[in-house]
Amino acid sequence: MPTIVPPPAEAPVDRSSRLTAGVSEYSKMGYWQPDYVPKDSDVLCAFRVTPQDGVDPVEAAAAVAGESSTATWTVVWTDRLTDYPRYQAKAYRCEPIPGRPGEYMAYIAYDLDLFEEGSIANLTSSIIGNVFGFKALRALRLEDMRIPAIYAKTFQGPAHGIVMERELLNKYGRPLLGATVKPKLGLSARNYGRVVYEALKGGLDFTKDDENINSQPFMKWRDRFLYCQEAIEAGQAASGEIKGHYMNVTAADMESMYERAEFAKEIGSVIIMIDLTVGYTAMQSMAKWARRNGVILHLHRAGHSTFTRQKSHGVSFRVLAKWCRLIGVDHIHAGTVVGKLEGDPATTKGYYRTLRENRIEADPRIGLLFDQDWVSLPGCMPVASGGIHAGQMHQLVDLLGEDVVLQFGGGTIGHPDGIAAGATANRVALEAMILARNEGRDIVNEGPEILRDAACGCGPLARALDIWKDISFEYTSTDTPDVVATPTRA
Ligand SMILES: O=C(COP(=O)(O)O)[C@H](O)[C@H](O)COP(=O)(O)O
Ligand SMILES: [Mg+2]
Repeated sequence: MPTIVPPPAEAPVDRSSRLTAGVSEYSKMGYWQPDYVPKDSDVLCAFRVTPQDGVDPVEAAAAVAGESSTATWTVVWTDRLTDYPRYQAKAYRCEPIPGRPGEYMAYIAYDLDLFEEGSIANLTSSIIGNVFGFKALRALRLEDMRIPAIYAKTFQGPAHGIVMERELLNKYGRPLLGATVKPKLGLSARNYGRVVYEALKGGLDFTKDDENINSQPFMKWRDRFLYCQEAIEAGQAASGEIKGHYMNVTAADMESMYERAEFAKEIGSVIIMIDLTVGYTAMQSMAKWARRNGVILHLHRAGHSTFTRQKSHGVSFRVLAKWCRLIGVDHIHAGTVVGKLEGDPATTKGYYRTLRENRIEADPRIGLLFDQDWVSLPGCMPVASGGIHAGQMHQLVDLLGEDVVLQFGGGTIGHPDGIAAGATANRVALEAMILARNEGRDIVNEGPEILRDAACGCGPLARALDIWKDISFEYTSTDTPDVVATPTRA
């Protein structure tokens, strides 16, 4: 094999500047191009960059572009064996973020050829690969991403999507209702099935395994699935409606996940569930399985807050939501605003829009920094879960709309008159609110009155309103949109 040798130097090299270690060289290597006009096919990213003291923000932006594409810390002569001007990511804009001293929004464009078609593992290994550990930065956060239409088309997208899910369930015109079985851990399979039956019979559409229910000594997965399916069938017979339980097939390896999913399908389950902790590739495999097998796929975003929640470092959930829509899950937890978990109203609105709509315009007021065209990839059903109850129904319908699953775990199973009563309270509250909305009433202001009126004919709702009336979670959000200009529209 011939030996590759470096080409002769074309001109005397200023070694003092080219080989100075550290971040100051990336902009000179071509990773800062303020005149660059992004192409329609480019992947675009907006990064919140917090440089270390003394590091120029433009150099920091260029370093992020470099380390997330082709560069290393010094010039390598092998660049000249490649079409590197094309493969280099280009930081094309870098601006201070108002009200956030020391933080800058850096916009970076990546040529599509840097990414393998249809692979979130590959995309993320570039964009968030090693760059988040870069010493010259104090913190780094991926705030938003524009997935070019041509690249989106290389992904399957949601196995069924919102429209098809409603057709499979034959349920229209209102949010779907669910409940996470509680306590999270410790119930035997038969008792677990009893909870599912009560909740479905009482009026919910779905029940759900919690994120950490897999196959523990107190309840093995096969036993749980069988008792849940028995409960589903009894709940369907009692109500005349299609019902489901998200059977969590999360396991240590793909073989076990496929085995559990196949079994769930074989016994008649319409939906299965996975946790984010299984990883992107496993999620994509399960999305393909779900489409092949006609089973709806629910994703619990277990673990996401470890990297999505802090404003200055990590990956925004709006980006994770985009990845998950490409990956192809049908459901994804996306926040409640009013419940027990993080969720600023404006930021959450941006997530919901990202998941449900087909063409989305940039709107920094809700955290969306780029236009996004999903080119008819099916919509992904957002799931609102975490500390919600019937007394908040007007707020939930107003904030989250119709294409959403509202999940009340404690808010069903904690009802003093029992699980079926908890489910009935939620169903009656929802239907009363949808009716009022359809009649043109102002549900935000009249909501409490609408609920009180509905409770006159529904004892379980009256009890729910009474017991949970003072429960709310008023804390400052950690993740709110920034006042930044809309970047060049795609
Ligand atoms: O168990 C619950 C909710 O239980 P409950 O209804 O009893 O509060 C879910 O795991 C979280 O809501 C997930 O959070 P998120 O949806 O934000 O990912
Ligand atoms: Mg949970």
